[in-house]
Amino acid sequence: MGHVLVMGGAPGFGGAALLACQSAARLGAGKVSLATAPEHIVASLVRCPEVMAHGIRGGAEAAELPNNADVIVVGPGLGQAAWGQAVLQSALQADKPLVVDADGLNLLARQWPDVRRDNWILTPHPGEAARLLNCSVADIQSDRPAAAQALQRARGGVVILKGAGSLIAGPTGLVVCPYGNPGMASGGMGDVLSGMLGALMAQRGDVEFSAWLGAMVHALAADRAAEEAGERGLLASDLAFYARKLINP
Ligand SMILES: NC(=O)C1=CN([C@@H]2O[C@H](COP(=O)(O)OP(=O)(O)OC[C@H]3O[C@@H](n4cnc5c(N)ncnc54)[C@H](OP(=O)(O)O)[C@@H]3O)[C@@H](O)[C@H]2O)[C@@H](O)CC1
Ligand SMILES: Nc1ncnc2c1ncn2[C@@H]1O[C@H](COP(=O)(O)OP(=O)(O)O)[C@@H](O)[C@H]1O
Repeated sequence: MGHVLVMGGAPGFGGAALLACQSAARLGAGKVSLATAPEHIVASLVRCPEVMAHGIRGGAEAAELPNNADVIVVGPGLGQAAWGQAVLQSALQADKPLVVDADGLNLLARQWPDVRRDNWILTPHPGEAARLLNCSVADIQSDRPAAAQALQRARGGVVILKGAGSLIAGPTGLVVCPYGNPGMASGGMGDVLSGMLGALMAQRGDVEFSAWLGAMVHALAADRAAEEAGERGLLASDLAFYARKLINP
């Protein structure tokens, strides 16, 4: 149910956006579209033909796609160059619920310092949170609850401050995710979370509940995967199977 549009995958980072698409599809999004650099289209279709992949050369092409989506996930592999800026601008202009991750957050910090929304989930790791709050990573880590709540107050919506014991800060308060393991420190794990959040928002609508549920399912799926085959060598794409089982009890 629901149509998720993933916007990302600058040259060299195509995998990040595709991981987000696959996890959105596995978490029950009825339709998943991908707006990515044209060079990633063939690989995307081979890997995941269920996803409708659109090659985007620049801002004008990116502007049309958000109209058909229920939720936009922007940031995985976005890069911070002109292409990524134009794509993020299109996502922000559309009046749609958003998940902003990775370079989407870095660009928000750099170029949209005052934008706040109620209908978005921001998913910073400590490095991205430090950029958004204009402080050091040590500052963030020394009081993670305060950092998550400060970011939520400044930017609105819901903030998931990732890491061991991810924190979900929303309008009604702060929740700690008790799941997850060190095997998750591998490339693409955050991209998978952003796709899951997009799918849950497209189905549930409620921003805070989707953030809470997505963070829990993501981390618990990683725990189930690690129980079966160990933490070392855990891949981001391994999570989809376990996450799907968790949401189909
Ligand atoms: N297959 C693909 O296509 C993949 C593509 N990907 C895409 O690549 C893009 C760039 O992502 P990235 O990981 O290269 O840069 P980013 O995370 O901004 O790090 C920059 C600096 O931040 C810091 N930092 C990082 N993590 C931290 C932490 N937990 N806690 C504290 N600090 C932390 C760290 O600083 P350091 O620790 O080195 O001092 C680092 O040097 C992005 O769009 C992403 O989606 C990836 O998802 C992988 C799979
Ligand atoms: N030691 C850990 N315990 C629990 N979760 C972790 C741990 N290390 C990483 N994670 C989780 O893995 C994910 C990593 O995301 P991120 O830092 O954005 O990486 P990437 O950019 O490679 O996708 C986050 O959801 C984070 O909470």
